[in-house]
Amino acid sequence: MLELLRELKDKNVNTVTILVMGKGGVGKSSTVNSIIGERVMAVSAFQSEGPRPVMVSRSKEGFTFNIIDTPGIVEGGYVNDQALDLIKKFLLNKTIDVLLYVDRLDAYRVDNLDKQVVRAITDSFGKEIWRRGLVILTHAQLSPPDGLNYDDFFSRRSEALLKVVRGGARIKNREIEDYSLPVVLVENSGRCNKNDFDEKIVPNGTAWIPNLVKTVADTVSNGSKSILVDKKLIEGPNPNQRGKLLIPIILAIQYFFIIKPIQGWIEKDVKNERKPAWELQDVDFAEQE
Ligand SMILES: Nc1nc2c(ncn2[C@@H]2O[C@H](COP(=O)(O)OP(=O)(O)OP(=O)(O)O)[C@@H](O)[C@H]2O)c(=O)[nH]1
Repeated sequence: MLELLRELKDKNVNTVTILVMGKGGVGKSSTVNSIIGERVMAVSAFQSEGPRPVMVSRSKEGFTFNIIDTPGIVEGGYVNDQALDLIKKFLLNKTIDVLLYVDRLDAYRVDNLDKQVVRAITDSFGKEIWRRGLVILTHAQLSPPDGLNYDDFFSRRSEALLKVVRGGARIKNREIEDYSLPVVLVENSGRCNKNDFDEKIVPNGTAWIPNLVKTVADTVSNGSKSILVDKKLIEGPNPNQRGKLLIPIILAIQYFFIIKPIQGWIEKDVKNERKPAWELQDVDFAEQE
């Protein structure tokens, strides 16, 4: 934290609020504890009980650092809207400077659920939050499978996850540069290797806390705006509803330009149909009777 203070003081920033989000059990609370350097959050291998957000604040020399830990927003394979609402209410009138989107490095697949989580964050706080977003990969101290080297494994996992994040956040290819989304490795375990300066290092040799701090500081000063969570933002129109007005117009176009002409062709076809001989005979018999 002191390092963050020094980095940001140089950039004339005196408050930083970090929001930590992600699926359950990926290491959000552990990462908060590592950053603060104290065990401020309860950590459990099983799903945490009191599913509410918690903000920890520290102030020093006129600089305030806030970090908000949130419960995992996935339950039974779906995004839990209640948990999300609770988070939104908690964040009302707060300003988010940085979003840490947390997942694990040692996961070998991304799926639709990951996309749903990112989409839920995007729909709640707006796409712009991803300009202030960092992807955190915990459990970084691992031996990659299938004879892959560490850097290859890391880049494959990050690329797969970034693809999902960009999809869930609706970041278009031409916008990729505006949403840099740095990926930072984190190892919260007490067994994490250390360097000669007693700093925890990840297998590629990087001291991860200073690296995370630097990335947070760079993100705060990347020219994008912090996100003020006001009523308008969380109660405003859901971007998913945006196309709703177009629905009647599309239906009308379908009716007049597709259904109507098809009906016309069918009627014409029926009129011009050549009847088989036996059917004509039936008609003759009927007339004779
Ligand atoms: N080896 C290792 N274990 C970790 C790491 N981060 C978290 N864990 C462990 O993973 C489990 C879940 O960690 P939490 O920090 O509680 O995860 P969370 O995302 O806050 O969980 P919820 O609050 O339930 O959503 C705990 O047993 C942690 O000790 C890590 O980087 N490495």
